[in-house]
Amino acid sequence: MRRFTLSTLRDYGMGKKAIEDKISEEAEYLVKAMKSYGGKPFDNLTILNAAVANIIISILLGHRFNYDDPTILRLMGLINENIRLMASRVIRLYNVIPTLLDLLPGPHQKVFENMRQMQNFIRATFTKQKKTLDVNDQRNLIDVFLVKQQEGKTEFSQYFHNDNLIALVNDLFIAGMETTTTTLRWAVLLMMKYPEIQKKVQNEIDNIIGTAQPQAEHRKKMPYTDAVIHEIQRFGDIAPSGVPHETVQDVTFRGYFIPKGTAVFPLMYSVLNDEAYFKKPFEFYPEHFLDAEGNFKTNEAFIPFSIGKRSCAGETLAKMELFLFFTSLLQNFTFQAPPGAVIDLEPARSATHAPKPYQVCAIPRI
Ligand code: HEM
Repeated sequence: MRRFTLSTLRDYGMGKKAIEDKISEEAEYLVKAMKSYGGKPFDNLTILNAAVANIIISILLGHRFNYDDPTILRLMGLINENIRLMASRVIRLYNVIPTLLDLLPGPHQKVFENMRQMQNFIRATFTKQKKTLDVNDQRNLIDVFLVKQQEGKTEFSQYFHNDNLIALVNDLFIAGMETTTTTLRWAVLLMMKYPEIQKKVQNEIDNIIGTAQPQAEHRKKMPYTDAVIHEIQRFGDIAPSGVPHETVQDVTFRGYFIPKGTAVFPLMYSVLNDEAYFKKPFEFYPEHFLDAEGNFKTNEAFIPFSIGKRSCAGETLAKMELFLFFTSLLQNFTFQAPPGAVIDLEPARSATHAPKPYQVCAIPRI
């Protein structure tokens, strides 16, 4: 499934001009939506969420939704509620002893109910798509999967069945939406908190991009902006305990014996805040990624997408989204806290390391 996912994401534009154009077009919708607030305070969660969701939706379903479309609002609502509920004590307990809580009411039942609704939406979508499926005109990832399924090769039947299609679309939807949205929410909050850093990014945008549409190729001429985006990801640390894995055989690692079947949590938090690699790990300090001459400097401890064979499948897409959305936003707006508001960098209680809900004023620049 991972190989299929990576190659289909690439076929539908990941890392290429096709998806770059999609993101640029979406950034224009996002800027327009932010302008509609006329500099007044608003919570950016829904529109950032919808803009980011539309990119993965374009690959999965082949279209976009308006930000007030009831379908996208419902799907985002289901996912966001689950991400919030997953951090609750009852769910943590459920993960340890599911049989005890299986029959009892509680937030875990709501999580399952939300998942069922998401799955029903995906099932209804591909059932409808099947009716107009054309092998010679595969419109999106679901079509590619359905074509493989209909080829009926024995080696495919083990993987290309409906349950896997539902799981794959569901996972890509969640992984493709929540992570990038949360990073962009940190980005806006951190720019509000550090106006002098925001100004430096805007100066670089003005010098290199001007009023043109930001493009991926601008990034290599923009070391400061690149460093700020890296630092947002490092400081934001949106998946501090990574994604759980399981050992498929007995392993001895640095003298520790880990038996087959053990759940392993790769603590990204410890790497992204390692003092041996980052001079001021608990501060927002873009210089972590700049050398003395102001050139962009990589850092091997920068691993927000994790590493290894199961590292993030959407890394290239996410990096392009972060650069194009971030530069489009700072090209068009200066972000400020509403008068009298305190900017709180303490995270919310959530399954990802996300900011608490906040209000922002997007003051138009051009
Ligand atoms: C800022 C944005 C993102 C961050 C920080 C991020 C981070 C991660 C992390 C830490 C993992 C776990 C890797 C591991 O277990 O070793 C992961 C897995 C994954 N991500 Fe992302 N991700 C981002 C965006 C995306 C996007 C846009 C997509 C959509 C295509 C995506 C798709 C996936 C998938 C499919 C996996 C599972 C890979 C596997 O198990 O083989 N991610 N991501």
